[in-house]
Amino acid sequence: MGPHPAVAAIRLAVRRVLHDILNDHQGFPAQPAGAREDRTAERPPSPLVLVACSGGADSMALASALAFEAPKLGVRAGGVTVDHGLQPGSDLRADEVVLRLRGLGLDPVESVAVTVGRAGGPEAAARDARYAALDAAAERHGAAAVLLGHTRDDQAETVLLGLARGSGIRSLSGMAAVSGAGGRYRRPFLQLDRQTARKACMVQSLPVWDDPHNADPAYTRSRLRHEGLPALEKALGKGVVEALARTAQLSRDDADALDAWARQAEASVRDAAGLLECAKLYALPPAVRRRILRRAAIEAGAPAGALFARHIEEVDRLITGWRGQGAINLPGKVVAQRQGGRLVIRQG
Ligand SMILES: Nc1ncnc2c1ncn2[C@@H]1O[C@H](COP(=O)(O)OP(=O)(O)OP(=O)(O)O)[C@@H](O)[C@H]1O
Repeated sequence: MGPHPAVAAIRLAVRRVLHDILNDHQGFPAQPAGAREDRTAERPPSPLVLVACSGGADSMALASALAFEAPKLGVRAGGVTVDHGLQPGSDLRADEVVLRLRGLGLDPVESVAVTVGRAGGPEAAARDARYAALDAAAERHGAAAVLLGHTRDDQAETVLLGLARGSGIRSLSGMAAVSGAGGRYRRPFLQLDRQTARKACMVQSLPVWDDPHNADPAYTRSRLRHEGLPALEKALGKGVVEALARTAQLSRDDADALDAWARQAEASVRDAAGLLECAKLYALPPAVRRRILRRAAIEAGAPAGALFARHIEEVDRLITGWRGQGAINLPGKVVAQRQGGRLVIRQG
């Protein structure tokens, strides 16, 4: 008898990603089980893949699937859990997660304690600290990839958060299946629903830890998870999560295409001195033009995170609604002004 369908689903998702990782790292050809003994000294060492595990159902399911699939492909599998130090006893919980990961056969496994700052709010600060710790762990161990347990439900939440921000299709495109330095982060469960991950843990008798933050209404994502999405499903039907996740993929493809178009168009709208020519910018589709303006503002020193759609709209009006208006102040002390048919964006 084969494994439970939920277990088969999580294993398949991880197997596909391991194949991608092996393909991307040409020096690491897939090796069938048993072939490792024949390895000669010149052969590259088998790659290490780490799972980032909170001890929650999604990442425990991920860890179990990695532990099962990795040896079959000649991949070493390890794990990292990050102790954010935000609740009393979080260090003990992290130790517990380490034991559970070792129990699955992962090696190396470590717990990393971080100090969470305040920048950008509690969720963003915890995320920044976590990714910094995961990056450092990946470097330290020379890992080929780090797996994250984000599911289709997480993706749907991310799309809704982007929609509420209202800053274009890039923010609707959610999380990428591959991201980070050199494509380090992989999200094998982006097409899988949270219920499947939870079920897979249950049928494998894997204990899971439910992060109290996930149910804390003080957090935007938690409100969305427990109130927003259920209300949407009630009003619009069960397919909402799947549709939002599909929207993310389609938006990502569109945003990538427009970014590429803007990069190509940029050269053609600059004069010999490298200044942006207003008439040529005017002729471009707004989506392409605004991307060029945004890139120019960032190049001049405006911090990307502080540059909002309304800033770019104002700069755009120097092109499309020109009536002799003065210079526009942007974040990072960057100033945009129109001079003799040219758009000058510089710090000063
Ligand atoms: N403390 C942590 N240590 C290591 N990795 C983490 C930690 N917290 C989150 N992650 C990674 O980020 C992913 C997304 O975490 P997040 O808390 O946003 O979602 P989640 O749905 O609660 O996931 P999980 O059920 O695995 O906790 C996790 O699946 C895991 O891979």
